[in-house]
Amino acid sequence: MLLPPLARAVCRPTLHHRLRPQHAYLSARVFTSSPLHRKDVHGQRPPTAQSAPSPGSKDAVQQTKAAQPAKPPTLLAEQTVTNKEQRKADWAIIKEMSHYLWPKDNYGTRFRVGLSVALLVSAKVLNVQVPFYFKNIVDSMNIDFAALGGTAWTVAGTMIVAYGATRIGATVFQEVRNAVFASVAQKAIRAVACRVYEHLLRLDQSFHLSRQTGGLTRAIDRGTKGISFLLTSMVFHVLPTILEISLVCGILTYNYGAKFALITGTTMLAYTAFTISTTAWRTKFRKQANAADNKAATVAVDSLINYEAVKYFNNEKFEVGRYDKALQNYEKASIKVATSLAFLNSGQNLIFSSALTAMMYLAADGVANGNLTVGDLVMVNQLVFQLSVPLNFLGSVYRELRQSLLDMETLFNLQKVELKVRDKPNAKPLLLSSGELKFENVTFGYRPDRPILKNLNLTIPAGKKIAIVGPSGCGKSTILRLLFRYYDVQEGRILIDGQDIRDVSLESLRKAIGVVPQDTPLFNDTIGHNIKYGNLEATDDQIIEAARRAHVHDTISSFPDGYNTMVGERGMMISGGEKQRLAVSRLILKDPPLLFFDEATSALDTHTEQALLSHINSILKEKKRTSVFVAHRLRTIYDSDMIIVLRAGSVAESGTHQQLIDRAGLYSELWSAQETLFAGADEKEVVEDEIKDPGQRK
Ligand SMILES: Nc1ncnc2c1ncn2[C@@H]1O[C@H](COP(=O)(O)OP(=O)(O)OP(=O)(O)O)[C@@H](O)[C@H]1O
Repeated sequence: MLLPPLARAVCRPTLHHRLRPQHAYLSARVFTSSPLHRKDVHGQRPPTAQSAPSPGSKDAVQQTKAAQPAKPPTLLAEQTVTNKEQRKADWAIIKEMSHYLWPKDNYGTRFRVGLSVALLVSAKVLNVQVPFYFKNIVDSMNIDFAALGGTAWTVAGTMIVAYGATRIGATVFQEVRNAVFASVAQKAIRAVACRVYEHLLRLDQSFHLSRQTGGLTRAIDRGTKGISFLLTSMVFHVLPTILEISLVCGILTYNYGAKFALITGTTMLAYTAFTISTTAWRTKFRKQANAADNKAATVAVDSLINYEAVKYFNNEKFEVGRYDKALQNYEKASIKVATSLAFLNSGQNLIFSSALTAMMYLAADGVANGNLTVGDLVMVNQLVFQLSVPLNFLGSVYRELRQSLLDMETLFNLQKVELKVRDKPNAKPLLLSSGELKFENVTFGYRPDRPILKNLNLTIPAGKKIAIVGPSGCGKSTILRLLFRYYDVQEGRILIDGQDIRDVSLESLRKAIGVVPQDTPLFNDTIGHNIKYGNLEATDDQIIEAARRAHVHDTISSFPDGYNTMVGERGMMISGGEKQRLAVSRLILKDPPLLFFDEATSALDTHTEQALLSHINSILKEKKRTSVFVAHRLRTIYDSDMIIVLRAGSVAESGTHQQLIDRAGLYSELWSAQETLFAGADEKEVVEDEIKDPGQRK
């Protein structure tokens, strides 16, 4: 079942689920949420700031590190280290998050946290009064009403009012506390989500190419939700729960003696030990369920993004099969989560109910002996039940806390992914003078075992139009990627106006380079927005002017919504040629000194292509820009000042069109082959005339 994030949010009744992170991007592509997962994690009521769980309720989230099955001694030693590391990682997260609770220089947040704690203590103190009032009411009712002519009101009126007022007061304090604290958690979620998002955007192309969008966004989604829970539980659960248990134990012991104290203490110990050990054992099932859930999300997102391919090949059944397989794994893991939860719940209930029965017996015995009143029996019952609430909190908070830490660890690990391409310390901005580009002995491969560029030497003179041609896969686009520093060279260096691009700041380098890539990346927004992306400061008039220069204004104007036309996901709602011209418009708006056109006009008809290229040529000439055209169709670049022919990662030949034709090498072969295929005799003559007399060039 596919649910959008909002719908999923609605399915989650607890505070930490209500506190949705403000990260539309992060959630935007999260499509899957299997019903099993939602039910398991959210169908229950884990104790949160807003919802105290009923004694029997349990969330189904597993937190602790997976308990390992019996292992040989060597592996056990390894496991100890891993657990230690895990604890260290957990503490690091808790420490980091505590800064959000008590931030320096943010007195507003500190005030809110302080007020929340004050409200919490008040609510707890009021809560503990309730059983006392109850006892007094019961004891004062133990009279002969008819003989005394009393009514319930005259006998226990004040107590009843106090009982009601205390209950109402405790609830009001609790709800106000939640409202006051909400913005603390939300602010932390926003800050962390933005930091992760910023880091993701800065990560190298290699990370983005290998990422699995569905799984990634799922992990981020879960991690940011964990933040809210962690913060809430740090303030409202862990310490206050210990406080409440101590209070109730103290009252029982003080009022009713050592036997009650012994039962209470033993119950605490047994309950805690059982919960922690069982939770540790269950964690591996939760981890398996998470992994399967990520996988299902990845599969679904991948096939939904590529739905065209699915349709072209009628592979809907195959995709559903893949999705179902991922869900099957999720189902298996979730069943284990559910059954182990049933075991945990039963064990906890057994321990608790045994204690309750023993205490009730002792209290009843006390009443029979005349040592205790009926009110005392009621009070013991109430107090023990009251104890069940924090006890239950302790178990489920522990479980959910472990889960939150697990999810947040994944999130924080994303932030730790190293940037392979980064600024050197104190990198200076690129100083452009003329715009000469130089590749000196450059060797590069995406993988070490497959070099793409081999000892490449080439110089692109300033202010000239250069073309790079060569067989498919020979490394033409790779040259551009290296220049843009998507990757760093393995050997040699790349210079712009004599400066090694690794020594200058990435921002200044990328600002100086404009690219029209092979596939135009468009946002699912309007045409106007997509053009404006080249220069976010551009006015509407500048956008229209750029579109005019890219020969796309008339086309856009003919659309019913004009510049407000939505382009659809990845620009699927406009044609390939329109997309390419939008990319050129963007570049015109950016107006960088170095320009790259990677098959920038391949989707255009010959007529539009020629018109656009002549316009680009005039801009290049007028502004004396250095430009590089990567092209397969040689007729689009024959007029370049220099043509570089690449073969197997090295320069095979270079020169002007005429020089290369005269040389009768690879270029000449390619030219002849293409001209025979594509150009009519007349057109060929025109082209050759133009080459002989470049003055004719528009
Ligand atoms: N991210 C990557 N990881 C691994 N290999 C890659 C990656 N990108 C490209 N390659 C490989 O590097 C080689 C050169 O790719 P490149 O895109 O530079 O070729 P090209 O000459 O521009 O090809 P075309 O003319 O078909 O666009 C190709 O064999 C390609 O498969």
